[in-house]
Amino acid sequence: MMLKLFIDGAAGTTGLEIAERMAGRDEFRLITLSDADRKSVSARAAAIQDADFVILCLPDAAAREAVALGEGADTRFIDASSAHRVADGWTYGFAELRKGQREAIASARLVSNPGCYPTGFLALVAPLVAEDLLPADHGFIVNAVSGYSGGGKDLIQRMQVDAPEIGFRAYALGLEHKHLPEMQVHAGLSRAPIFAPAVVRAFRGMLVDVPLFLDPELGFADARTLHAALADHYAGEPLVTVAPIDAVPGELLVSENDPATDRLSLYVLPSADGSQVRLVAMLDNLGKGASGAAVQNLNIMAGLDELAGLRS
Ligand SMILES: NC(=O)C1=CN([C@@H]2O[C@H](COP(=O)(O)OP(=O)(O)OC[C@H]3O[C@@H](n4cnc5c(N)ncnc54)[C@H](OP(=O)(O)O)[C@@H]3O)[C@@H](O)[C@H]2O)C=CC1
Ligand SMILES: CC(=O)N[C@@H](CCC(=O)OP(=O)(O)O)C(=O)O
Repeated sequence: MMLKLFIDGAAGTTGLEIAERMAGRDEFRLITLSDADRKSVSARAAAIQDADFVILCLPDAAAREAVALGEGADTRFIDASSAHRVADGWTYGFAELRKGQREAIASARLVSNPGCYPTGFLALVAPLVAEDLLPADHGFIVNAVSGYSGGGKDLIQRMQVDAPEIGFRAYALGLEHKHLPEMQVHAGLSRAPIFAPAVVRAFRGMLVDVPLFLDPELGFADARTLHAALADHYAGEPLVTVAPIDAVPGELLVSENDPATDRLSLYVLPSADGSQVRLVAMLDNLGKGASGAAVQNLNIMAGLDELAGLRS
């Protein structure tokens, strides 16, 4: 049976990359709206009611509206926005994060995609907190850089056209960011991290860097134990790689025209004396950080090959 898929927000950055990954997928028939209709509430409502699956690639308010437009139908949703990431009734769409999560996604009607930065942070920290190898009451600091496509059409326009002189943009300087609740809740932390994100002059790509002092008296395990736990947690996961601890790279690069990838690479980078470590995640904000994750969740929910359409 062919499944009907509607991408609400299909003309946006995340929506377009999802459509690229769905090209040639004959298990699905894409419901499309004309440019004149793509923001029409009645046209969207009809598409949502008709679809088996809807992927929301919209601002938060429009994503909430879309879910309401599906009321009464059996339509299953994957929301790429941050509207439902800690909301009751929604399943967090990060299959690798904990045991049983993949199965929960498979049977859920409402799945929220993780944010791009939280994907990196949670991949590193959540399994280690869950195993009591990092203290849940620690004040984590998260330094991160993102390609500018992370800010959608508006930031792409600014970086490519309006302000091509910008090379590096630190932001969220008021220490507030919509990803903080998600990082805190899904890592099981007693307080929100300090989050210091920035944008660099590259279309896609992302580094999320969590530096730590490894004080055993404060509940921190040593770097080799942290690395072994992450390697064990992600063993057999096709999209997540934990780099060997003894092969520390000299540098990690985000380049202007990196190709798309749906992979997530994790690094445990200890100091020579073992007293400090940097936990670093490298991903594509539009890959495992958005569109790739949405397609992975769709595949899981539809009971199909989880990696179909993904970029390795
Ligand atoms: N870009 C990224 O790396 C990531 C994005 N996300 C999330 O995904 C969502 C989409 O982001 P992104 O693709 O970057 O954003 P874009 O701004 O590139 O795309 C959003 C699209 O939604 C359309 N839109 C806005 N309001 C409505 C509405 N009421 N009805 C129908 N369509 C509407 C916009 O129309 P128009 O073209 O006219 O502006 C645009 O095409 C956001 O919630 C974002 O936070 C999540 C993870 C990563
Ligand atoms: C570079 C940039 O602006 N990034 C966005 C986050 C992109 C993303 O992850 O979208 P969600 O917020 O839906 O998760 C930001 O910091 O707001």
